[in-house]
Amino acid sequence: MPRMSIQTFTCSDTFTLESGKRIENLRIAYHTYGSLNERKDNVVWVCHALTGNSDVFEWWPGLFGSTDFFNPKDYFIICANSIGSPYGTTYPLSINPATGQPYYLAFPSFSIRDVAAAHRLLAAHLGIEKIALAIGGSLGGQQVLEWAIMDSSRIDRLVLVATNAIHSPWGIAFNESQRLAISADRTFYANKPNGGAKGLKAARSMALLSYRGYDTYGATQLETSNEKTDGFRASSYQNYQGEKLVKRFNAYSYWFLSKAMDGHNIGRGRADIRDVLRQIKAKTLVIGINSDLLFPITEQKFLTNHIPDAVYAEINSFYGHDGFLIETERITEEISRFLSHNKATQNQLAYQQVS
Ligand SMILES: CC(=O)SCCNC(=O)CCNC(=O)[C@H](O)C(C)(C)COP(=O)(O)OP(=O)(O)OC[C@H]1O[C@@H](n2cnc3c(N)ncnc32)[C@H](O)[C@@H]1OP(=O)(O)O
Ligand SMILES: N[C@@H](CCO)C(=O)O
Repeated sequence: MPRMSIQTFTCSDTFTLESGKRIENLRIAYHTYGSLNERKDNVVWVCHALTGNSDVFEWWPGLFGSTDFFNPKDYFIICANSIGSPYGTTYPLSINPATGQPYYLAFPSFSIRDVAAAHRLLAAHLGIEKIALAIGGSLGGQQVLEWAIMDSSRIDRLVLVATNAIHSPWGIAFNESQRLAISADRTFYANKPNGGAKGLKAARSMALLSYRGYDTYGATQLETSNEKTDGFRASSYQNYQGEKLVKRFNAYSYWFLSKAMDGHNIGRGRADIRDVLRQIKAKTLVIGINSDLLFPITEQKFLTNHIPDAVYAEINSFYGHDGFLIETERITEEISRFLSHNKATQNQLAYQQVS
């Protein structure tokens, strides 16, 4: 089965953002794995989180892969890179056609709805009418939720992992603190590709604290000697993780993507959030991770209580929010149960109709 390398689609029309600002010739990078079946009912659309990319086989192994639950033999898997992300889609270091220079801080602010609108455009370009299942965790889950509201008849099933209907004051405070670190690095305003690199390193170090927890650090970074007064493993880990992100990301993308996360609110310009959730037609599985500090399970229970056809599953993990990327065995079990339950219900309905 074909595993395609990265592909791009360039939008020939002007892409108008929720804010009214525009992006000319929006380029969307994406990966596909497998192919559309004859019944056209095997599309799985994945949305990535804050620092992810369109190669879902790379960042969600154990759930997506040639021998995993979502594999190219059974499914036509599509994952698109978000607006603003540095993995191939138009982003702050792309050339602004109005100036002939990279945008940097002049990049237009975009929202999660804009990212979902870009997914819709790509789906139209690929001739995808029906999505059998759309899945995302964290910021990816926010996109999937928005898409299911904007386009309620296109998506049959949703899997929302460690995500929410509105970004919380707590989540915004984390993001703002990270942006404070970025903006305290004056090189951020130099408009250079590595501008704000030291700030980004500090931001990732802060973000890690919200992605993991006391127990995760205790299990992986505990000292074995009583003698140390400096040079702790946990310090080295924070530095390493910050530098690791700096090597593959940039401060400008991080700034705009984190702002999009802050603005996530499915009620904006619509109605009460509970009423908006009630509009979702897709059969939905909501997964929460019991140790998630950033997107606590109260947020997933809220989604489940207000999406009409939703079930909730909770994963017991000590990884915190990052558990959505790591606990693939448990997530696979829950998705498998969700899909077989739905199949059983369908068969039951078909039987009732003919009998
Ligand atoms: C699979 C990918 O990462 S694809 C890259 C794109 N990334 C994404 O799409 C984002 C989603 N992925 C992620 O956020 C992360 O990869 C996660 C959450 C899935 C896993 O995080 P990781 O950083 O790989 O795992 P973990 O927190 O256990 O850290 C392990 C790393 O820290 C290093 N490390 C651990 N303890 C220490 C320490 N005390 N001092 C220095 N380094 C340390 C390890 O050597 C290892 O290094 P490596 O990544 O170079 O192999
Ligand atoms: N580790 C994830 C967390 C954000 O949900 C990322 O870097 O994208």
